[in-house]
Amino acid sequence: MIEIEALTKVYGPARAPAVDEVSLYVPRGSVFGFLGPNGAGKTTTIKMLAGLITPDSGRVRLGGYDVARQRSAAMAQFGAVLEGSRNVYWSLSAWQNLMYFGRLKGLRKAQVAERAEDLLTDLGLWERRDDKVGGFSRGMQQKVAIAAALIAGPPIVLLDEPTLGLDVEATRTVKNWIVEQARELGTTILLTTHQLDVAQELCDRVAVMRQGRLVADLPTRELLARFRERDRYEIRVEGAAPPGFDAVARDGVTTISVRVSDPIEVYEVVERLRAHGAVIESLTQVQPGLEDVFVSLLNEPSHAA
Ligand SMILES: Nc1ncnc2c1ncn2[C@@H]1O[C@H](COP(=O)(O)OP(=O)(O)OP(=O)(O)O)[C@@H](O)[C@H]1O
Repeated sequence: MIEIEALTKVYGPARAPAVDEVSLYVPRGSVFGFLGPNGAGKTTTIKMLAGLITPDSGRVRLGGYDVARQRSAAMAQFGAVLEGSRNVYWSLSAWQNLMYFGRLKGLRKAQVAERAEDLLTDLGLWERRDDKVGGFSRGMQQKVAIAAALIAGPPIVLLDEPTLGLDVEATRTVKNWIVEQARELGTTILLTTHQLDVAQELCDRVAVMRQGRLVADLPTRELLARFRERDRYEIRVEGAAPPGFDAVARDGVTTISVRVSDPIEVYEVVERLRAHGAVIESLTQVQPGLEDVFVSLLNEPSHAA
């Protein structure tokens, strides 16, 4: 579990805080998405969690250990992939990297070997284990970086843009693997991403940051539901739409877009269409995706969550 209390970081006296009184709670075994536009303060927050930057105020506890006061116990709680493949040795093979990082974390050789085999197999790298990482593709290097960070099986995993630059197949492998770690091993995962479809698919809960502050922190499902009143409906009719309806015609089918605050209004529109003699082919509710929600949140006037 990750507990963050009123965390604040100011990079310079003349600058607005990069992270401004951010508080978050991430329960054990959950996948938590940390979203926000460039410069919102996500990486700064994650680096404070990892003890790489000292906060100006506030505190962080990882697995119950205070990062400032119980540093070594807190550090033993997590593995992090913050700058991807830059954290692994390119002149070593995938296997040698994992052995090195496993030994560094204090594991016995046999323990590291067992865990390395599992990780490399899960991430689809077992066949290439003896090849130098420098000759790997970017996606493969990212996977080795993830495996190296997690070799000791830490209860908390911090991932900055885990699927950035990965192809479809590698993205799927990493996504499945993230969910598996959380569901099967109870690992707590905090990740940042700009890929909102990845966040929507993976995360139990998401927080959205803007200009150093949290503008939302909710279960993903609730965040989507909260914006449901902005749902649109699409009514498809045969032929042309009667006058006065907001419609787009393509290939002989006309789609009428309706925005309502109460679903009952949709049926009133349907009745009006029928009264005009329109033949209705389908009626669909257009659900907002995380991307729509994200854009709405960032366009709302500034306020604390
Ligand atoms: N080392 C630093 N020195 C000074 N300012 C910094 C430093 N690192 C980040 N900042 C500033 O802090 C703010 C937050 O940056 P941060 O990297 O945390 O954002 P981010 O949400 O991770 O962005 P991105 O999505 O682009 O990675 C920005 O205004 C950035 O310019």
